[in-house]
Amino acid sequence: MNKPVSGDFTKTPGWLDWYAQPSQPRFKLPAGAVDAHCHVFGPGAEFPYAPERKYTPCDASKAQLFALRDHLGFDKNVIVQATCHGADNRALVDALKASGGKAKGVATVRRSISDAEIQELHDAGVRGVRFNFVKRLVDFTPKDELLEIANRIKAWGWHVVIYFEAVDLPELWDFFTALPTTVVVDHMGRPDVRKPVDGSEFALFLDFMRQHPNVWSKVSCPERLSVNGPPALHGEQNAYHDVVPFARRVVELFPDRVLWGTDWPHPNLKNHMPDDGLLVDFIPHIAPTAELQQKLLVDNPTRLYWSDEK
Ligand SMILES: O=C(O)/C=C(\CC(=O)C(=O)O)C(=O)O
Repeated sequence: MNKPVSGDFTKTPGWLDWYAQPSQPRFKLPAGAVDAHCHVFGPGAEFPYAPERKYTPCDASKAQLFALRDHLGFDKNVIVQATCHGADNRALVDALKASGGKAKGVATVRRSISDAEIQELHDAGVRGVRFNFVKRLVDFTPKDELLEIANRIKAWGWHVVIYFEAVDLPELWDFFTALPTTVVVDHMGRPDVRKPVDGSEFALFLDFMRQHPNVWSKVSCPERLSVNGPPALHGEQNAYHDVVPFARRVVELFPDRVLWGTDWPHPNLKNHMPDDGLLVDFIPHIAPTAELQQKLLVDNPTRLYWSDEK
């Protein structure tokens, strides 16, 4: 893979570039495996970062993403619009079109989007919109605007991806449960893994999934959630072990409603950049059987993103 560059933009100070020489995973992904959460950034010279962005990343192009996909042994990608591109989905659409059907997308849209523009995104491979509630990443969008968008995109069979912090779930519960589509939670709602897996905060998240069969979860981003697990570097085969009980609980309770993704190129990490090959080796710790792995990596993402092509 090529080395990361910063393009025409100045990266946020302290920015960590994606890992340029990922190892070959020891875990062999099942045929048809989908990396269901990853991003493309720019390149900024071609697809400028949004003026309202809260961070400026290093470029992470579609070619670099597809090279990583092939290196790790994934078959397909779900590319999620990152906040550094705002609601300008051009880099995402460009990557989807170049993927030859091997990538679907999750876009960010505003209420001003026309039906024709939604149809264009759909034709490119977009199958969802993302609502982000993480305060360091976005300014607040009124809930009535989001609900209006959700009600419109439902007609295309799309779903809503939500990103929030665990402490904010009680306040957001009524809004989330009013959404009329399948709802996919990013990174298990970012649990605080210093708290017990059987504690009240994570119990609320599990109740959210239990009570609402339209809610799915990505069991991704141990590198973001871990507090004292060793990082996925230098051949470490037991990385982020403090996250394992949380992700494994979700996989075992809701095996038909979980997704996994690398989160490449890992925006906003502060203390290390994981080796993506070792991140793949994390998967069997949270989905220990071949049956769970098949659902997590193949059956669930294929059903959610590629069902209209079967
Ligand atoms: O990549 C992720 O899922 C997480 C992000 C970045 C992000 O979501 C975005 O910029 O849209 C984060 O926690 O900083």
